[in-house]
Amino acid sequence: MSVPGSAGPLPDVAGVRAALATVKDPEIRRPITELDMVADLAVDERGGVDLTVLLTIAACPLRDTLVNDVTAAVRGVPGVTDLRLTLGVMTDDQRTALREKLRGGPGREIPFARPESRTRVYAVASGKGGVGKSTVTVNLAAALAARGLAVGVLDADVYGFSVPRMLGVTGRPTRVGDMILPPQANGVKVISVGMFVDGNTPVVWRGPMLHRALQQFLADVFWGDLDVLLLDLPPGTGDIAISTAQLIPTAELLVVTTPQAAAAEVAERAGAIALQTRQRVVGVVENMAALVLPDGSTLDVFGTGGGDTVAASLSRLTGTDVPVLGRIPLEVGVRTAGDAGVPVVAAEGSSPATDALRQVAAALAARARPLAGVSLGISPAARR
Ligand SMILES: Nc1ncnc2c1ncn2[C@@H]1O[C@H](COP(=O)(O)OP(=O)(O)OP(=O)(O)O)[C@@H](O)[C@H]1O
Repeated sequence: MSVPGSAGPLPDVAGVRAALATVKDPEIRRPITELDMVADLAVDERGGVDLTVLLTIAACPLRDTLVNDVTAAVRGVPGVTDLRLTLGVMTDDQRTALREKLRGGPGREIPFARPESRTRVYAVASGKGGVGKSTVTVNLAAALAARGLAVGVLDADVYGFSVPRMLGVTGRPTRVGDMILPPQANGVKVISVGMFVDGNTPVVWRGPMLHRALQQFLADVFWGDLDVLLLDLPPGTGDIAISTAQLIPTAELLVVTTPQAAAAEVAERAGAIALQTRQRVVGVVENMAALVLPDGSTLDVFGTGGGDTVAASLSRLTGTDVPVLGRIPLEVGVRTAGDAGVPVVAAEGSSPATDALRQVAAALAARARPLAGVSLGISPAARR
Protein backbone atom coordinates (compact mmCIF):
# COMPACT_ATOMS: atom_id res chain seq x y z
CA MET A 1 0.00 0.00 0.00
CA SER A 2 1.08 3.58 -0.42
CA VAL A 3 0.06 6.92 1.02
CA PRO A 4 -2.72 8.48 -1.11
CA GLY A 5 -1.29 11.20 -3.29
CA SER A 6 2.27 10.06 -2.63
CA ALA A 7 4.47 7.46 -4.19
CA GLY A 8 5.90 6.20 -0.89
CA PRO A 9 4.93 3.13 1.13
CA LEU A 10 2.24 3.37 3.83
CA PRO A 11 3.85 2.96 7.25
CA ASP A 12 2.40 0.37 9.59
CA VAL A 13 2.27 0.02 13.37
CA ALA A 14 5.06 -2.56 13.40
CA GLY A 15 7.36 -0.22 11.47
CA VAL A 16 6.68 2.71 13.81
CA ARG A 17 7.07 0.46 16.85
CA ALA A 18 10.44 -0.72 15.49
CA ALA A 19 11.50 2.91 15.19
CA LEU A 20 10.33 3.60 18.75
CA ALA A 21 12.41 0.65 19.93
CA THR A 22 15.49 2.70 19.03
CA VAL A 23 14.47 5.47 21.44
CA LYS A 24 15.83 5.08 24.94
CA ASP A 25 14.44 6.69 28.04
CA PRO A 26 17.12 9.33 28.73
CA GLU A 27 17.42 8.39 32.38
CA ILE A 28 16.81 4.65 32.50
CA ARG A 29 18.63 4.17 29.19
CA ARG A 30 16.55 1.30 27.95
CA PRO A 31 14.24 1.29 24.89
CA ILE A 32 10.89 2.93 25.70
CA THR A 33 9.08 0.00 24.09
CA GLU A 34 10.65 -2.33 26.67
CA LEU A 35 9.71 -0.02 29.52
CA ASP A 36 6.02 -0.09 28.53
CA MET A 37 6.13 3.64 27.91
CA VAL A 38 4.41 3.32 24.51
CA ALA A 39 0.76 3.23 25.54
CA ASP A 40 -1.26 3.81 22.34
CA LEU A 41 -0.06 3.62 18.80
CA ALA A 42 -2.15 3.85 15.64
CA VAL A 43 -1.35 4.70 12.03
CA ASP A 44 -4.07 6.07 9.72
CA GLU A 45 -4.43 5.60 5.99
CA ARG A 46 -2.73 8.93 5.30
CA GLY A 47 0.46 8.07 7.16
CA GLY A 48 -0.56 10.04 10.27
CA VAL A 49 0.62 8.54 13.57
CA ASP A 50 -1.31 8.83 16.86
CA LEU A 51 0.98 8.01 19.73
CA THR A 52 0.74 8.20 23.51
CA VAL A 53 3.96 7.96 25.46
CA LEU A 54 3.82 7.54 29.23
CA LEU A 55 6.38 9.44 31.29
CA THR A 56 7.64 7.64 34.38
CA ILE A 57 6.86 10.71 36.50
CA ALA A 58 5.03 13.96 35.70
CA ALA A 59 8.07 16.11 36.48
CA CYS A 60 10.34 14.11 34.20
CA PRO A 61 13.40 16.39 33.91
CA LEU A 62 14.41 15.08 30.51
CA ARG A 63 10.93 15.27 28.96
CA ASP A 64 12.11 17.50 26.07
CA THR A 65 14.88 15.07 25.15
CA LEU A 66 12.38 12.25 25.08
CA VAL A 67 9.90 14.21 22.94
CA ASN A 68 12.63 15.17 20.49
CA ASP A 69 13.95 11.61 20.24
CA VAL A 70 10.47 10.13 19.77
CA THR A 71 9.56 12.74 17.16
CA ALA A 72 12.78 12.18 15.21
CA ALA A 73 12.38 8.41 15.27
CA VAL A 74 8.74 8.38 14.15
CA ARG A 75 9.22 11.06 11.50
CA GLY A 76 12.13 9.06 10.16
CA VAL A 77 9.85 6.15 9.25
CA PRO A 78 9.24 6.25 5.48
CA GLY A 79 5.69 7.37 4.66
CA VAL A 80 4.92 9.05 8.00
CA THR A 81 3.25 12.36 7.22
CA ASP A 82 2.16 13.53 10.66
CA LEU A 83 2.72 12.76 14.34
CA ARG A 84 0.11 13.51 16.99
CA LEU A 85 2.01 12.86 20.20
CA THR A 86 0.28 12.79 23.58
CA LEU A 87 2.28 12.60 26.79
CA GLY A 88 0.74 10.73 29.69
CA VAL A 89 2.11 9.73 33.10
CA MET A 90 2.39 6.22 34.48
CA THR A 91 0.05 5.22 37.29
CA ASP A 92 1.48 3.99 40.59
CA ASP A 93 0.74 0.41 39.53
CA GLN A 94 2.54 0.91 36.22
CA ARG A 95 5.55 2.37 38.04
CA THR A 96 5.62 -0.58 40.43
CA ALA A 97 5.47 -2.97 37.49
CA LEU A 98 8.31 -1.07 35.79
CA ARG A 99 10.42 -1.19 38.94
CA GLU A 100 9.90 -4.92 39.31
CA LYS A 101 10.71 -5.46 35.66
CA LEU A 102 13.96 -3.53 35.95
CA ARG A 103 14.91 -5.16 39.23
CA GLY A 104 13.91 -8.65 38.13
CA GLY A 105 11.51 -9.05 41.06
CA PRO A 106 9.55 -7.31 43.80
CA GLY A 107 12.25 -7.42 46.52
CA ARG A 108 14.64 -4.71 47.63
CA GLU A 109 17.73 -6.85 47.61
CA ILE A 110 21.11 -5.53 46.54
CA PRO A 111 21.78 -6.68 42.98
CA PHE A 112 25.56 -6.70 43.52
CA ALA A 113 25.24 -9.14 46.39
CA ARG A 114 23.52 -11.77 44.26
CA PRO A 115 25.76 -14.75 43.49
CA GLU A 116 25.21 -14.31 39.75
CA SER A 117 26.19 -10.62 39.80
CA ARG A 118 28.90 -9.89 37.27
CA THR A 119 29.66 -6.45 38.71
CA ARG A 120 33.07 -5.96 40.27
CA VAL A 121 32.65 -3.80 43.35
CA TYR A 122 35.69 -1.89 44.56
CA ALA A 123 35.58 -0.03 47.87
CA VAL A 124 38.19 2.72 47.67
CA ALA A 125 39.66 3.25 51.12
CA SER A 126 42.32 5.45 52.66
CA GLY A 127 43.76 5.84 56.11
CA LYS A 128 43.59 9.59 56.38
CA GLY A 129 41.72 12.29 54.54
CA GLY A 130 43.10 14.39 51.72
CA VAL A 131 45.30 11.73 50.12
CA GLY A 132 43.28 11.94 46.89
CA LYS A 133 40.94 8.99 47.38
CA SER A 134 38.02 10.76 45.66
CA THR A 135 40.25 12.07 42.89
CA VAL A 136 41.53 8.56 42.21
CA THR A 137 37.99 7.14 42.35
CA VAL A 138 36.47 9.53 39.82
CA ASN A 139 39.43 9.24 37.46
CA LEU A 140 39.39 5.46 37.55
CA ALA A 141 35.65 5.56 36.93
CA ALA A 142 36.03 7.87 33.92
CA ALA A 143 38.97 5.84 32.56
CA LEU A 144 37.01 2.59 32.91
CA ALA A 145 34.00 4.18 31.20
CA ALA A 146 36.28 5.38 28.39
CA ARG A 147 37.28 1.74 27.90
CA GLY A 148 33.61 0.94 27.21
CA LEU A 149 32.72 -0.45 30.62
CA ALA A 150 29.44 0.39 32.37
CA VAL A 151 30.56 2.17 35.54
CA GLY A 152 28.89 3.55 38.65
CA VAL A 153 30.29 5.52 41.56
CA LEU A 154 28.66 5.52 44.96
CA ASP A 155 30.01 8.39 47.00
CA ALA A 156 29.81 6.91 50.46
CA ASP A 157 32.18 9.51 51.89
CA VAL A 158 29.31 10.89 53.93
CA TYR A 159 31.29 13.58 55.71
CA GLY A 160 33.38 14.77 52.79
CA PHE A 161 31.31 14.02 49.71
CA SER A 162 33.10 15.56 46.74
CA VAL A 163 32.45 13.09 43.93
CA PRO A 164 29.52 14.92 42.25
CA ARG A 165 31.54 18.10 41.97
CA MET A 166 34.63 16.30 40.66
CA LEU A 167 32.53 14.52 38.03
CA GLY A 168 30.56 17.62 37.10
CA VAL A 169 27.21 16.28 38.28
CA THR A 170 24.89 19.06 39.33
CA GLY A 171 21.46 17.44 38.97
CA ARG A 172 19.56 15.57 41.63
CA PRO A 173 18.47 12.01 41.06
CA THR A 174 14.96 11.43 39.70
CA ARG A 175 12.73 9.23 41.80
CA VAL A 176 10.32 6.84 40.12
CA GLY A 177 8.25 5.55 43.01
CA ASP A 178 10.85 4.21 45.43
CA MET A 179 13.40 3.73 42.67
CA ILE A 180 16.19 6.30 42.37
CA LEU A 181 17.68 7.02 38.96
CA PRO A 182 21.33 8.08 39.20
CA PRO A 183 22.49 11.11 37.20
CA GLN A 184 25.28 10.42 34.75
CA ALA A 185 28.34 12.47 33.79
CA ASN A 186 31.52 11.62 31.94
CA GLY A 187 29.98 8.24 31.16
CA VAL A 188 29.62 7.39 34.86
CA LYS A 189 26.44 6.93 36.92
CA VAL A 190 26.75 8.72 40.24
CA ILE A 191 24.95 8.70 43.55
CA SER A 192 26.15 10.69 46.52
CA VAL A 193 24.81 11.46 49.92
CA GLY A 194 25.48 15.06 48.90
CA MET A 195 22.55 14.83 46.45
CA PHE A 196 20.14 14.28 49.33
CA VAL A 197 21.15 17.05 51.70
CA ASP A 198 20.58 20.78 51.29
CA GLY A 199 23.53 22.84 50.14
CA ASN A 200 26.58 22.36 52.29
CA THR A 201 24.68 21.02 55.31
CA PRO A 202 26.89 18.66 57.29
CA VAL A 203 25.74 15.07 57.62
CA VAL A 204 25.41 14.11 61.29
CA TRP A 205 24.35 10.50 60.97
CA ARG A 206 25.28 7.68 63.29
CA GLY A 207 26.18 4.12 62.37
CA PRO A 208 22.68 2.63 61.88
CA MET A 209 21.58 5.57 59.73
CA LEU A 210 24.71 5.34 57.62
CA HIS A 211 24.10 1.64 57.18
CA ARG A 212 20.52 2.27 56.05
CA ALA A 213 21.61 5.02 53.65
CA LEU A 214 24.23 2.76 52.09
CA GLN A 215 21.72 -0.06 51.82
CA GLN A 216 19.26 2.26 50.10
CA PHE A 217 21.87 3.52 47.66
CA LEU A 218 22.74 -0.05 46.77
CA ALA A 219 19.24 -1.49 46.62
CA ASP A 220 16.94 1.36 45.57
CA VAL A 221 19.15 3.03 42.99
CA PHE A 222 18.61 1.65 39.52
CA TRP A 223 22.24 1.10 38.52
CA GLY A 224 21.49 -1.13 35.54
CA ASP A 225 23.97 -3.83 34.56
CA LEU A 226 27.26 -2.37 35.73
CA ASP A 227 30.65 -3.84 34.99
CA VAL A 228 32.24 -1.91 37.82
CA LEU A 229 30.90 -0.11 40.89
CA LEU A 230 33.37 2.06 42.79
CA LEU A 231 32.56 3.07 46.35
CA ASP A 232 34.29 6.13 47.69
CA LEU A 233 34.54 5.31 51.40
CA PRO A 234 35.12 7.89 54.13
CA PRO A 235 38.74 7.93 55.29
CA GLY A 236 39.65 5.60 58.14
CA THR A 237 38.22 2.37 59.36
CA GLY A 238 34.71 3.40 60.27
CA ASP A 239 31.18 2.07 60.15
CA ILE A 240 30.76 2.48 56.40
CA ALA A 241 33.63 0.13 55.61
CA ILE A 242 32.07 -2.53 57.82
CA SER A 243 28.59 -1.92 56.38
CA THR A 244 30.00 -2.27 52.87
CA ALA A 245 31.47 -5.64 53.73
CA GLN A 246 28.19 -6.77 55.28
CA LEU A 247 26.04 -5.57 52.38
CA ILE A 248 28.36 -6.72 49.56
CA PRO A 249 30.69 -9.42 50.90
CA THR A 250 32.34 -9.75 47.49
CA ALA A 251 33.41 -6.08 47.45
CA GLU A 252 37.18 -5.75 47.21
CA LEU A 253 39.29 -3.03 48.78
CA LEU A 254 41.45 -0.63 46.83
CA VAL A 255 43.72 1.29 49.18
CA VAL A 256 44.91 4.80 48.32
CA THR A 257 47.91 6.25 50.11
CA THR A 258 50.58 8.86 49.55
CA PRO A 259 54.32 8.09 49.52
CA GLN A 260 54.60 9.54 53.03
CA ALA A 261 55.49 7.08 55.80
CA ALA A 262 52.96 8.59 58.23
CA ALA A 263 50.17 8.24 55.68
CA ALA A 264 51.23 4.69 54.88
CA GLU A 265 50.91 3.62 58.50
CA VAL A 266 47.27 4.71 58.69
CA ALA A 267 46.55 3.32 55.23
CA GLU A 268 47.76 -0.06 56.47
CA ARG A 269 45.15 0.08 59.21
CA ALA A 270 42.41 0.89 56.66
CA GLY A 271 43.52 -2.04 54.53
CA ALA A 272 43.88 -4.37 57.48
CA ILE A 273 40.14 -4.09 58.11
CA ALA A 274 39.90 -6.60 55.26
CA LEU A 275 41.16 -9.22 57.68
CA GLN A 276 38.14 -8.74 59.92
CA THR A 277 35.65 -8.38 57.07
CA ARG A 278 37.25 -11.18 55.04
CA GLN A 279 37.45 -8.98 51.97
CA ARG A 280 40.11 -9.16 49.35
CA VAL A 281 42.51 -6.24 48.92
CA VAL A 282 42.90 -5.81 45.18
CA GLY A 283 45.84 -3.43 45.36
CA VAL A 284 47.32 -0.14 46.47
CA VAL A 285 47.38 3.13 44.54
CA GLU A 286 50.12 5.54 45.55
CA ASN A 287 48.85 9.05 44.89
CA MET A 288 50.71 12.36 45.10
CA ALA A 289 53.94 10.68 44.01
CA ALA A 290 56.93 12.67 42.72
CA LEU A 291 56.09 16.01 41.13
CA VAL A 292 57.77 16.49 37.74
CA LEU A 293 59.32 19.96 37.56
CA PRO A 294 59.49 22.06 34.37
CA ASP A 295 63.16 21.10 33.85
CA GLY A 296 62.21 17.40 33.89
CA SER A 297 63.65 16.68 37.33
CA THR A 298 61.39 15.28 40.02
CA LEU A 299 60.57 16.43 43.51
CA ASP A 300 59.40 13.94 46.15
CA VAL A 301 57.07 16.33 47.93
CA PHE A 302 55.65 13.58 50.13
CA GLY A 303 58.76 11.40 50.28
CA THR A 304 58.90 7.93 48.78
CA GLY A 305 58.02 4.35 49.51
CA GLY A 306 54.54 4.64 51.06
CA GLY A 307 52.81 2.55 48.39
CA ASP A 308 55.39 -0.24 48.62
CA THR A 309 55.26 -0.24 52.41
CA VAL A 310 51.46 -0.55 52.47
CA ALA A 311 51.43 -3.22 49.75
CA ALA A 312 54.11 -5.29 51.50
CA SER A 313 52.43 -5.04 54.86
CA LEU A 314 48.96 -5.90 53.49
CA SER A 315 50.42 -8.82 51.54
CA ARG A 316 51.92 -10.11 54.76
CA LEU A 317 48.77 -9.52 56.82
CA THR A 318 46.34 -11.04 54.34
CA GLY A 319 48.63 -13.77 53.04
CA THR A 320 47.80 -12.73 49.46
CA ASP A 321 49.72 -10.78 46.86
CA VAL A 322 48.67 -7.14 47.21
CA PRO A 323 50.37 -5.21 44.39
CA VAL A 324 50.97 -1.49 43.91
CA LEU A 325 48.69 -0.93 40.91
CA GLY A 326 50.05 2.51 40.07
CA ARG A 327 51.83 5.63 41.23
CA ILE A 328 50.03 8.84 40.37
CA PRO A 329 52.32 11.88 40.40
CA LEU A 330 51.32 15.20 41.89
CA GLU A 331 50.20 17.35 38.98
CA VAL A 332 48.49 20.71 38.89
CA GLY A 333 46.23 19.47 36.06
CA VAL A 334 44.81 16.71 38.25
CA ARG A 335 43.61 19.27 40.75
CA THR A 336 42.33 21.86 38.25
CA ALA A 337 40.45 19.20 36.27
CA GLY A 338 38.76 17.97 39.44
CA ASP A 339 37.84 21.54 40.37
CA ALA A 340 36.35 22.03 36.90
CA GLY A 341 34.21 18.90 37.19
CA VAL A 342 36.04 17.01 34.45
CA PRO A 343 38.28 14.15 35.60
CA VAL A 344 41.74 14.72 34.14
CA VAL A 345 41.62 11.40 32.27
CA ALA A 346 38.51 12.63 30.44
CA ALA A 347 40.20 15.85 29.30
CA GLU A 348 42.22 16.14 26.09
CA GLY A 349 45.81 14.98 26.03
CA SER A 350 47.88 12.90 28.36
CA SER A 351 50.43 13.40 31.12
CA PRO A 352 52.35 11.18 33.54
CA ALA A 353 49.33 11.30 35.91
CA THR A 354 46.74 10.37 33.26
CA ASP A 355 48.99 7.58 31.98
CA ALA A 356 49.34 6.18 35.49
CA LEU A 357 45.60 6.44 36.20
CA ARG A 358 44.75 4.74 32.90
CA GLN A 359 47.22 1.98 33.73
CA VAL A 360 45.43 1.29 37.01
CA ALA A 361 42.08 1.32 35.16
CA ALA A 362 43.47 -1.16 32.63
CA ALA A 363 44.54 -3.50 35.43
CA LEU A 364 41.06 -3.32 36.96
CA ALA A 365 39.33 -3.70 33.57
CA ALA A 366 41.30 -6.86 32.92
CA ARG A 367 39.65 -8.30 36.02
CA ALA A 368 36.09 -7.80 34.65
CA ARG A 369 33.88 -10.77 35.33
CA PRO A 370 33.06 -12.97 32.37
CA LEU A 371 29.56 -12.72 30.91
CA ALA A 372 29.26 -16.32 29.81
CA GLY A 373 26.36 -18.18 31.36
CA VAL A 374 25.09 -15.18 33.28
CA SER A 375 21.53 -13.94 32.89
CA LEU A 376 21.47 -10.19 32.38
CA GLY A 377 17.80 -9.56 33.09
CA ILE A 378 15.45 -8.08 30.53
CA SER A 379 18.02 -6.90 28.03
CA PRO A 380 21.65 -5.86 27.79
CA ALA A 381 22.09 -2.50 29.50
CA ALA A 382 22.80 0.62 27.58
CA ARG A 383 26.37 1.51 28.25
CA ARG A 384 25.83 5.24 28.56
N1 LIG B 1 47.76 13.55 41.99
C1 LIG B 1 47.34 14.75 42.39
N2 LIG B 1 47.93 15.89 41.94
C2 LIG B 1 47.48 17.11 42.34
N3 LIG B 1 46.45 17.31 43.17
C3 LIG B 1 45.83 16.22 43.64
C4 LIG B 1 46.22 14.89 43.28
N4 LIG B 1 45.37 14.02 43.91
C5 LIG B 1 44.52 14.76 44.62
N5 LIG B 1 44.78 16.09 44.47
C6 LIG B 1 44.08 17.21 45.12
O1 LIG B 1 44.18 17.02 46.53
C7 LIG B 1 43.00 17.42 47.20
C8 LIG B 1 42.46 16.25 48.01
O2 LIG B 1 42.02 15.23 47.12
P1 LIG B 1 40.70 14.38 47.38
O3 LIG B 1 39.57 15.28 47.77
O4 LIG B 1 40.53 13.50 46.21
O5 LIG B 1 41.16 13.59 48.65
P2 LIG B 1 40.37 12.53 49.54
O6 LIG B 1 41.37 11.55 50.00
O7 LIG B 1 39.19 12.02 48.84
O8 LIG B 1 39.90 13.43 50.74
P3 LIG B 1 38.73 13.10 51.80
O9 LIG B 1 38.67 11.64 51.99
O10 LIG B 1 39.17 13.85 53.00
O11 LIG B 1 37.47 13.63 51.17
C9 LIG B 1 42.05 17.88 46.11
O12 LIG B 1 42.11 19.27 46.02
C10 LIG B 1 42.60 17.24 44.84
O13 LIG B 1 42.31 18.01 43.69
